[in-house]
Amino acid sequence: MATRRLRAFKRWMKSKGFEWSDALDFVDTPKEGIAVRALCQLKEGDVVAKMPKEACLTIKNSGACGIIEDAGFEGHLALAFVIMYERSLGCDSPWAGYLQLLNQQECLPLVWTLDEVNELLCGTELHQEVQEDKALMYEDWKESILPLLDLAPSKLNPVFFGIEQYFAARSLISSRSFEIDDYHGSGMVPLADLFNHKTGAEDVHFTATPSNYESDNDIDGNNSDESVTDEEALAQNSSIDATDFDTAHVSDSECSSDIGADPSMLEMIMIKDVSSGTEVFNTYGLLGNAALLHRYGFTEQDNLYDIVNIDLDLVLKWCSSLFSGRHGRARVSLWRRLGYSACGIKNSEYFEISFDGEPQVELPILLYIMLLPDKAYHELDLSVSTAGKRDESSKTTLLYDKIYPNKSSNMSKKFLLTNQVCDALISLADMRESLYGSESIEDDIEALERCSLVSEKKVYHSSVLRISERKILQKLRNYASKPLNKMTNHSPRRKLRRTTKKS
Ligand SMILES: C[S@@+](CC[C@H](N)C(=O)[O-])C[C@H]1O[C@@H](n2cnc3c(N)ncnc32)[C@H](O)[C@@H]1O
Repeated sequence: MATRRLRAFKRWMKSKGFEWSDALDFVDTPKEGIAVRALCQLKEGDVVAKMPKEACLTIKNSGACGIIEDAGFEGHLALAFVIMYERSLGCDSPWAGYLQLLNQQECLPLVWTLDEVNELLCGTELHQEVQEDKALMYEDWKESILPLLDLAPSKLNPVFFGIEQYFAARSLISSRSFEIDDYHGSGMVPLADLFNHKTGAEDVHFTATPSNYESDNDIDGNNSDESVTDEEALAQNSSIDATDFDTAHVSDSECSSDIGADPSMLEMIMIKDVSSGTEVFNTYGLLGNAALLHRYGFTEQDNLYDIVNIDLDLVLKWCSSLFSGRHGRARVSLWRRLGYSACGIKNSEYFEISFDGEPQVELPILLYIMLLPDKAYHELDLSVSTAGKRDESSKTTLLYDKIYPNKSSNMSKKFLLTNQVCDALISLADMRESLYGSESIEDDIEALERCSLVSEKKVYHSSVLRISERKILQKLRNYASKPLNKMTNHSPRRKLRRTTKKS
């Protein structure tokens, strides 16, 4: 359905030099927002849309560029300022035709109230992360944007630069921005941001050709912004290719005079055939539900990329229920000296449990070491100390000798998964599960069935997230409950990882 806002947007795009294939239908529904459909068959290699870089909403293109440079804003803080600034200009903004198409904000947990975050995300992978995001972004706003309002009250209308407006702009950046090139950095790319996501099954790719401009803020080409978190850097970037001219799709569609692609234009290229009448999807990356909800405000049922994490602190808590605190610390220390580590950074380390309930191998190894009888532990500790500066692999062999005394060549996990290690995994699954509160997974499933995706988006997606995490914990219990002799000797997806360095 071509709504008024879509018609106005199309007029705006025409006036700014956008080109798009007649075969694309932009559909606007009050319940689901905008989606892109194929009006006739689209072929792999078709360039279906071209967007001029100068029409993208970026720091360099915006009239706010001078204020931003004077204030020293960078990264997504600066881009959020751009969005607020252009919004404050109303119809006078060169992007008015684009901005009128966007919702005020995207319904990410970032813009939920703290009460909603605490109630709906309790126990999930997102709970702490969203609390931290909110606090950090509030600090950013208070330290950077608020003082500017006092300095330039005549230029900036505070109504458009408040904390709510800042969070709203950040939610749009998280869910819709693209990395354009070294000169522009990340920005809003009208039209490219109308395609919805499908995990691992995209039809269309966004391509950004290098710019002709020199980056004037970064002569060594390293345009990194320390304030940009991993989260931010990943916002839609995974759906973006820097076009390699040698391999760029050459389209045979009307829109495809693409040989020697124009560096001033961005393109959407079909990467597979799509039949008439179906939706054309982009992909925002191979993301689990926590990441999807965090960055884009939605989840997918049965998402193969889901994981749940078990914090190292929780493992230590479990250990201290059986042994002394000293025992736990000593065993972790030995595990580290053997070259193992968990994911994450110091003081916030965790172990991933994959969609099929399999723990990353460093976890059962740690549990195994925690459960070693004292005599075996002391022998291993002594051998590791004696090995001293020997290389890591020979130290690890010492552990393998303990775990696989007779089968050092067959390092199947089944030798690691002793009854005690399996019991520990089950206890850890129970402890992790208790973080969700007193409602059972069945309660959650019932609540999800009762809830409307349209009118109760927050409840719906947080329930899907909680249920998908709890199902993984169930699978972890099943994994740990299989009798050893029935354990399949499936090759671990992750090999024994000896990570002495963490990213
Ligand atoms: C880049 S925009 C895509 C266009 C958007 N539908 C619109 O109305 O403008 C990204 C947002 O679209 C929605 N979205 C994209 N893919 C989705 C999906 N598979 N399921 C539900 N919502 C999706 C989410 O709200 C997301 O934050």
